[in-house]
Amino acid sequence: MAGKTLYDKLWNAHLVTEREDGSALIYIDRQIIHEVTSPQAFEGLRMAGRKPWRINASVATIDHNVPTTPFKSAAEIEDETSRIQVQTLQDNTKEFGITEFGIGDVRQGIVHVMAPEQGAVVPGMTVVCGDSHTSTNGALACLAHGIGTSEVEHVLATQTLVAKKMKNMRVSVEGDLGPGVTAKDVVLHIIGVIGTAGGTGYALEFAGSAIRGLSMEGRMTICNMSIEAGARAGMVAVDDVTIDYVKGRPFAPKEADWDKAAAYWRTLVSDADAVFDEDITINAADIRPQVSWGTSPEMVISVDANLPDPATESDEVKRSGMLRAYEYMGLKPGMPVTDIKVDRVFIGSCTNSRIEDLRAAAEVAKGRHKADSVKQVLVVPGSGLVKQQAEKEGLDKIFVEAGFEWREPGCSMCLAMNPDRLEAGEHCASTSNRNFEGRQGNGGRTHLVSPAMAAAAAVAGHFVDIRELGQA
Ligand SMILES: CC(C)[C@H](C(=O)O)[C@@H](O)C(=O)O
Ligand code: SF4
Repeated sequence: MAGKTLYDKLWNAHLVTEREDGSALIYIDRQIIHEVTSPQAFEGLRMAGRKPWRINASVATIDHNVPTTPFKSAAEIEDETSRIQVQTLQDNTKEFGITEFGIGDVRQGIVHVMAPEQGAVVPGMTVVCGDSHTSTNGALACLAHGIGTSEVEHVLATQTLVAKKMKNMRVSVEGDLGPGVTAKDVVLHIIGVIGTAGGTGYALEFAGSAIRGLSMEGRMTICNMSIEAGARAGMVAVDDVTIDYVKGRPFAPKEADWDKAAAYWRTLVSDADAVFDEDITINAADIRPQVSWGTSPEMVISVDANLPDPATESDEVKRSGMLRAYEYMGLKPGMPVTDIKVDRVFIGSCTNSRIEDLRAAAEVAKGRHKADSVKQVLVVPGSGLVKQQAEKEGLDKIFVEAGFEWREPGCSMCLAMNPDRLEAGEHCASTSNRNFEGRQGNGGRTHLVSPAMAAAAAVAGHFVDIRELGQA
């Protein structure tokens, strides 16, 4: 019998029952909750007179709707829907006894930053959240994916989920990453190669020496964008980096439990003879710093290239998509990426708001200043703890001296659900994960990049090849 993939192992360890039609019930170890996709789930529980089946399995925080300027209570949030959602989560978690890192709590932050940071997610878990970027947690060798609001209610009530086994796909990135090439560039490059539907129906495992060479933060950036590659879940096998990251975190196992857990976690790797339904290898040396130019994450290109010509695209659907993207983005085929001017810069989101991301941006910002033509540069830490750490290292001062704004944690300008938005027609160098029309505000034009590339664009006023940036 062929060996098992990491995904097979995680699936088998949580399978409660499976029917002949392939539908199955799996046990869920951890549910993470935010204010946008949980109100109806709690309401459903209330209407049915149910209680959460295992209260300690859930942990909640607020992120999408929160302003990134200081505030002390939900009542201060101007937008009505946002205010109600933040208040409702507070009321629901109180009523049902669920832990929430709420307003003023240093642990509050973007769900996918907060959970690993707290050790609320550890290897081997099944993890769900009413949010598509739950895949981020797969970096810890978890089966982690987004679910819908009715499923949030189902998990609260039963701690199980109706699921169907996905196929296995491995993406190996082999070799050394070049200078200036980060995890974000790796994942954008992968999406450029396999497309936004490339991973549809698969659980992705990211493997290879370049992935093993990444920190946990970098692995999270990669798994975060699995969903942009079409896959609901992405994961990385356990190694020393994983175990070292988890050790000592508040929710992580302690003492004798730790030893037992760590020994089990070490088995969470794909067997050498495991067979993947799809297995692709990417040469790390081929990856250059990336910039998305269009309205889909697969419309991405190296910073030193010129924008692609739709006339050379043989697929008609793709060609018309490109033409529409050019029109929306106000760009012309053939122009150098470095000629694209930016109006605003956003450094944050669950893709790139961890400490390492902020360090990378600060390294570029240090001793430099944003270009006058750039209206705003937002730096938004992923959690209160990331913010605290960054301030301890003096990164906030570097940003402020560079004319960047240092904000409070939240999803911020990743999506237009809070006061941080683009205005129509503005180009934004953004470290987030989605660039569809209107994502960052009506008519806004998003370019997905790494934190260092975003900071460099802020300084120059247009995209620049980070590899060519001299000393400040
Ligand atoms: C609001 C939420 C449901 C949504 C998601 O699921 O991804 C959001 O986080 C996003 O990034 O678009
Ligand atoms: S930071 Fe962006 S992608 Fe991540 S959860 Fe928030 S809105 Fe979604």
